[in-house]
Amino acid sequence: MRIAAEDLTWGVGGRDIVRDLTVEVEPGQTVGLIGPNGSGKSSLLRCLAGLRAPTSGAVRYDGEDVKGWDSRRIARRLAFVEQAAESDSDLRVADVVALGRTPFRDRWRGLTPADHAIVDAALDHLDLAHLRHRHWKTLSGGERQRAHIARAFAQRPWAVLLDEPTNHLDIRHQLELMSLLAGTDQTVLVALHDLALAARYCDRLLLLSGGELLADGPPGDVLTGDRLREVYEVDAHIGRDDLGHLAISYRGAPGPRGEG
Ligand SMILES: Nc1ncnc2c1ncn2[C@@H]1O[C@H](COP(=O)(O)OP(=O)(O)OP(=O)(O)O)[C@@H](O)[C@H]1O
Repeated sequence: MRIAAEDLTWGVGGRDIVRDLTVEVEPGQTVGLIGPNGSGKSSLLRCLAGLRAPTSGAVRYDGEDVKGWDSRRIARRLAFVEQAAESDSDLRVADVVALGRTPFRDRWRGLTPADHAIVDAALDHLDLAHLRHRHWKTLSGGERQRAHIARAFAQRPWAVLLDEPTNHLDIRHQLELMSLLAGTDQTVLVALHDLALAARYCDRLLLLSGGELLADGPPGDVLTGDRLREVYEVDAHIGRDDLGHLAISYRGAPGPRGEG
């Protein structure tokens, strides 16, 4: 599914948080959304997921303006994994993942055998099969994060948006998740702080700064030392490791604000 933002502006209290942003994510692409804290990544994802109505401009799925679509209609097309999506339910892991089937279910009917197969596959993909009977409250932070991602995969969406999905994951699960996202034929837009991970697994990067799209292109073009200095205020050296992946070494940052 193609996701587009067209002259999108969203703001609160008279302040634009995302400004005049036009971008298209092509079907099947894996696109990384990067930018410093407060640059508008989550706000943009929330607009694209239909959780925020743009102040002006439009969000389109395959060319259709999603204005006025209800959450069920959106969830049949697109899954959204929010940052720190908490839940104090006492559901078991498999039940949480099965919530991904809700947009497709008759309210009073249980899961079909096909639903069960989809849930099992999502549990397997996120390395959760051994935890399927565990109560949600007993899970670690990373296990919860993987369960939320599995729920999104159980939606079998045409597109998936993820907000910092690796922040609680150990390195193996980070690599596995990114490789899963890069390998899927769904459209993926993923906000990431780890630039090396973004460079390695994404076809394309969108760099936000102050709510505006500052750069859009292949990772090697977007991530330059000058740009990282300008946007993140860090001194970075960009090279290649022995496998040919972009390698970033940070030489330092200015001291805490207000010092020096
Ligand atoms: N509902 C809101 N009310 C007021 N300000 C908001 C609201 N939502 C977001 N903001 C502000 O908008 C800016 C962008 O926030 P957003 O969460 O989109 O940034 P982000 O790039 O995802 O940041 P991070 O990397 O820290 O997660 C921040 O300054 C934030 O404080």
